[in-house]
Amino acid sequence: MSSAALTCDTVSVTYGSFKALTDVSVSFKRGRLSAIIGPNGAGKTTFLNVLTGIVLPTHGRVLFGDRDITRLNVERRALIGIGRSFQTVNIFPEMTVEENLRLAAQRRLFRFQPFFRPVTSYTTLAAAVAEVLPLVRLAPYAGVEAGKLSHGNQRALELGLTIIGQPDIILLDEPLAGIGRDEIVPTMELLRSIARSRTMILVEHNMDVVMNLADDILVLVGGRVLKRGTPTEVRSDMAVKEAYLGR
Ligand SMILES: Nc1ncnc2c1ncn2[C@@H]1O[C@H](COP(=O)(O)OP(=O)(O)OP(=O)(O)O)[C@@H](O)[C@H]1O
Repeated sequence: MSSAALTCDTVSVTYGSFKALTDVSVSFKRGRLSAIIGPNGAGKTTFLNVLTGIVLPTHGRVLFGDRDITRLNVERRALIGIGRSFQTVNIFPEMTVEENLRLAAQRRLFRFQPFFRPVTSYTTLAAAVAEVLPLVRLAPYAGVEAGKLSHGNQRALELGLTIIGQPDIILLDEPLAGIGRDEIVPTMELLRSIARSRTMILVEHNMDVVMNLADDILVLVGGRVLKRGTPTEVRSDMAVKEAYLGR
C-alpha cells in the first residue's frame, strides 16, 4: 500500500479552450494536514473538485492509495472514504445540531456503508452522534437549531457532518470563510484537533491560518504547481513571494 493517501499524476483540466490546471503532480501523505493556496483563479477549487470527483481531469490520474479513482464519481469516492465539507449546503437550519448529525450518520453509515466499507466502530446512530458531538465541541449546543448557531459553530457542525462518515481523507473548501475574528482561533484549534488522527486537505485564503495549521503547502499559480513545501519553505521561497505574496 502506498504511503500517500491521495496522489495526482500529471492532472490537467480544461474548460473549453481554457486550461484551469496543467500537469499537476502531487501526493498527499497520510495523517498530514495539507493546504492549497494561490491567488484568485489559480485553480484551487478546480483542484479540490478533481480530488472529490466533481470535476474529471481531461488528462492524468488520481490515486487513492494505490487505487486509480480517476473516473469514480463523487458518491463512490465518498463511500470509499473521501469526505468533503460543502459549507452550509448540508445543514438543515430548522433541525437541531443533534438531528443534523443523526441524519448524516443514518445516511452515511447505515444506508450505504455496510455494502462498501467493512467495519465501523459505531454500533448505533446514537453512539455515532455521541462520539462526534464533543469532537467538534458542540455538545453544549446539541439541542439548538442549526440555523441559530454562530458561523464558527456552523463550520464546526459541517465538520461534524463530514467526520461522522468516518472518512480517511477530509477535504475542506475555505473552512474559515465567513466566521468572525473572535472565532478564528477556536476554529483553527478545532481543525487541528480533528486533523491530528486524520488526513486533511484544505483550501484557505487566510494566510496566517495556513501558515499556522499546515504541515505542508501546495502553491498553485495559473493552474500550475509553483511550490510544494513546509510553511517555512513556502514563506521563504522567492518565486512564491513574487508571484503570490506580491513582494
Ligand atoms: N466551470 C467553469 N467553466 C469555465 N471556467 C471555469 C470554470 N470553473 C472555473 N473556471 C475558471 O478556471 C480558473 C480557475 O478557477 P478556480 O475556481 O479553480 O480558481 P481558485 O484558485 O479557486 O480561485 P478563487 O480563489 O477565486 O476561488 C478561473 O479562471 C475560473 O474562471
